[in-house]
Amino acid sequence: MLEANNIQYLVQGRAIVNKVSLQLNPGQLTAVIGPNGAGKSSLLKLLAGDYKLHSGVIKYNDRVIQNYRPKDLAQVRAVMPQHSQLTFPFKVKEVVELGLLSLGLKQGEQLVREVMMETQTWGFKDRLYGALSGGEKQRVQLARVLVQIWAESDQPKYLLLDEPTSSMDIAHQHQVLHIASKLKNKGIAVLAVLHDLNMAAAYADQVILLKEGKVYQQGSVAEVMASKHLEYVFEHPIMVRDGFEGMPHLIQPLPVHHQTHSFKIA
Ligand SMILES: Nc1ncnc2c1ncn2[C@@H]1O[C@H](COP(=O)(O)OP(=O)(O)OP(=O)(O)O)[C@@H](O)[C@H]1O
Repeated sequence: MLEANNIQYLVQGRAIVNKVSLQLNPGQLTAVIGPNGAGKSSLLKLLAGDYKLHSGVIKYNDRVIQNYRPKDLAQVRAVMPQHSQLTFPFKVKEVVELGLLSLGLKQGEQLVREVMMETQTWGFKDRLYGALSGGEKQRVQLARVLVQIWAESDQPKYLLLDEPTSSMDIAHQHQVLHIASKLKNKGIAVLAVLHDLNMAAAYADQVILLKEGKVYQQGSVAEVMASKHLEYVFEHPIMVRDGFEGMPHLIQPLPVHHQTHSFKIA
């Protein structure tokens, strides 16, 4: 289990992540949602170990994150950041192979091929990464981080994704979240920062709704993605309906002129 207890991250005295506690369980997909600036990416970076905690504790599989060497942490958790810069003219397959380096491996042809097939990137493996579309690049980056945690293991692993589908068409958005769902069967816990509320509703087992660095609501889709919670946090009219045949809710943000009431809780 990944466990965060009362974690805080301060910038110039301001709590960007404010006493957040959460658990990521193997076989679960957790969506982190919330408005711009709510602290979603900062929370993910704290969990990844990229930001230094001001206070609180993060444990991966009962071991405090500071006690992991970088190479050991890389075997337990993989991180796909919002933006990945590459200045060298790498080919697509070479970018995916970078995932092997973080494991200290020099070769892994079969592994690389498997994740590239899964992410539908094998078909353009010899193209230059820099020439790909935004959505194609995201799939390549996903393949790169999947390499890290793809192999079977006796310890739970974690995949942290920061807006992994932001540049993707609808089919590829679903494909990525479908891949993330399949990882659950491998005993991997997935955390994804998502802006698309419908995608979060469709795939998440647990939803964390952030507002101003704090957890406003945390729980199942049905518990968290209620109109009153979403409207309050996003300060925007949002209609929530039951979906088709047991499908999760349909979240319908309404145009601003439909706003009929204030979203501040009295
Ligand atoms: N290193 C930093 N220095 C100063 N301010 C920062 C730093 N990192 C984050 N912030 C601020 O903290 C707040 C939360 O940022 P964060 O990127 O975590 O939000 P977010 O919820 O991921 O937003 P978005 O949806 O726009 O990606 C923002 O107000 C941001 O400007």
